[in-house]
Amino acid sequence: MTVTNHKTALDVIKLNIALPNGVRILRDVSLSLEPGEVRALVGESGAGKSMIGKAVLGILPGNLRVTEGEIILEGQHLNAMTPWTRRSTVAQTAALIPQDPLTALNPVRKIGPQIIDPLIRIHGWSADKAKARALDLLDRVHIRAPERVMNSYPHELSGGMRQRILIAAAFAPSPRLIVADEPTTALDVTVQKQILRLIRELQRETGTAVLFVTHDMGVVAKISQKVTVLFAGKVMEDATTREVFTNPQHPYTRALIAATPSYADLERPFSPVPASLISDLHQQIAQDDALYQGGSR
Ligand SMILES: Nc1ncnc2c1ncn2[C@@H]1O[C@H](COP(=O)(O)OP(=O)(O)OP(=O)(O)O)[C@@H](O)[C@H]1O
Repeated sequence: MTVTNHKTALDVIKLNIALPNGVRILRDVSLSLEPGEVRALVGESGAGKSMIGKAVLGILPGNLRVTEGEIILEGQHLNAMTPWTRRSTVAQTAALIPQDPLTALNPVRKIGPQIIDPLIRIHGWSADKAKARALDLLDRVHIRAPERVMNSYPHELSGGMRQRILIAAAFAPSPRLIVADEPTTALDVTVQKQILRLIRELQRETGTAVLFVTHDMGVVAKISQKVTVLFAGKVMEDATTREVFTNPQHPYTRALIAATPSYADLERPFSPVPASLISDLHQQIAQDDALYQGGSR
């Protein structure tokens, strides 16, 4: 089949997000994601990684607003839509694997309806079809006795099981894009590896594009083909994962790599990102901000 109408899964163009006082949280962030591609968003705490995912999904905290920029999901300009159309477009096209599986699940509802109801709502499927899809996905995330798990409450399951369920729930409606927001951070190390492998497996099988938020360069190396390195809401580097590890261009990227412990090579020294570099970057950003004329809309 020839593809005549190539659409990127996601284009973020010069996105700026600010607080009510005008202070920017994201600064001219641009990135794109091809169908079936995994792009890691990496940076230290507070860099704005989660904000990008939240902006795409339309779930920004109420006090933050998009002041400039475009978000284009599968060729659809989200900013041009009414809030209702936007919500339904995002629900049909994208899904979230959240960081904390416990708070993401409703503690007083059984697992089954938490997967099934969104499928009925999003796709208008019958209850039977949605249940069959939920069971299929639970099986694909290697959950044994899926019927019993669907009848359980979240607190009856382990953290790893809950994260598998959220992965199943995210893939169940066949989204074209998944935002995975540090999905392994709340889990212990062995479970982290299994969850990462599972996301990669399902992502490859389904050809879903994934925006993968992480602070861990080790995870970047395992999961992604492209990387956006962020510092204080600004893109420092955008490259293929191979380029980032073999020939990093930005000093901050080099510092992040140097700050990552290598489990394969325990002898290799690692050092924190130097304070002098952080201070230089903050200065550059302050200069950018002083020159910035946007954000008036
Ligand atoms: N509701 C909010 N109001 C004001 N500032 C916020 C709000 N939520 C987040 N921020 C700020 O926005 C910036 C980006 O936050 P974000 O959560 O995207 O960072 P992150 O890179 O995902 O870091 P982390 O790994 O810690 O989650 C941070 O400086 C954070 O303090």
